[in-house]
Amino acid sequence: MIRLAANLSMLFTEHDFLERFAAAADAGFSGVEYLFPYAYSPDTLRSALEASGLQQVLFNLPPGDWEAGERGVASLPGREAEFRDSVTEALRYAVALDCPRVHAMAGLIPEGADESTRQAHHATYVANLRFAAREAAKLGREVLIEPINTRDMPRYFLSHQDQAMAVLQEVGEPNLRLQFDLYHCQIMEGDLVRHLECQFEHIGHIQIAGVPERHEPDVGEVHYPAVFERLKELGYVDWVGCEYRPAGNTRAGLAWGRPFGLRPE
Ligand SMILES: O=C(O)[C@@H](O)C(=O)CO
Ligand SMILES: [Mg+2]
Repeated sequence: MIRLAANLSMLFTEHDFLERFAAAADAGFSGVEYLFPYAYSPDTLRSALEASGLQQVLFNLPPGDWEAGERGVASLPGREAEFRDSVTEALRYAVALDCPRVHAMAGLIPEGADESTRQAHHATYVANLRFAAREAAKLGREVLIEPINTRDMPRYFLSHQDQAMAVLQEVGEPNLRLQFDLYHCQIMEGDLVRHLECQFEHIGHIQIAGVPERHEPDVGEVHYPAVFERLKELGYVDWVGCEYRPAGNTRAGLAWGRPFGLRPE
């Protein structure tokens, strides 16, 4: 049986951030993920997890200057020292929050990047990810990479599943795994079930949302019951992150999750 994690960067935004933990637990979630923990101390977040009985299942490395539009630094030539510091900081939180995996965002390529610029990003990405995976392995953690659609995030360096598979293979560290976000894959490539099958052994985390509006998974063009059925047949028993923007009230929109124990009311 899959386990559902509430993405607290998107769900329960009716509440202040620290109150979202209790709201998620009350609605039947057993885990949480969110973009970044760094605005709070590990102690504060650990208290919120303990009080609500939730597991922390994922968060991202520091992404560079998010407010200025940066979306990770893992593939950015010249930012290697910052990347290494971000690995150290993320792993400090991962240990404190007992979180088994962290996501390293790739970053953006320059407008009109030519082939040699792309190759420089690729080489930096591979070297940085190898470093991150080896550091994470010392602490028993995984590092994830996630192809993101270039409509929502133009110029994001990692946008296709094949590209992610090639990077995983080249880095060659067993704890570097795929964050398979079905929303992004549907927008860029479709063919969700075949992608899941082909990449199954490399998947470290799954995220879902309706397409194209990124609302609840029962709104839009993806028939998630079929996807969940195939995941069950494949033997997926790990976390699925609910990373969508509720069309209305978060709790009222949870009817799709009743088979997994979510409580809309
Ligand atoms: O899909 C997403 O947007 C997230 O999983 C993420 O980490 C980057 O925004
Ligand atoms: Mg995602």
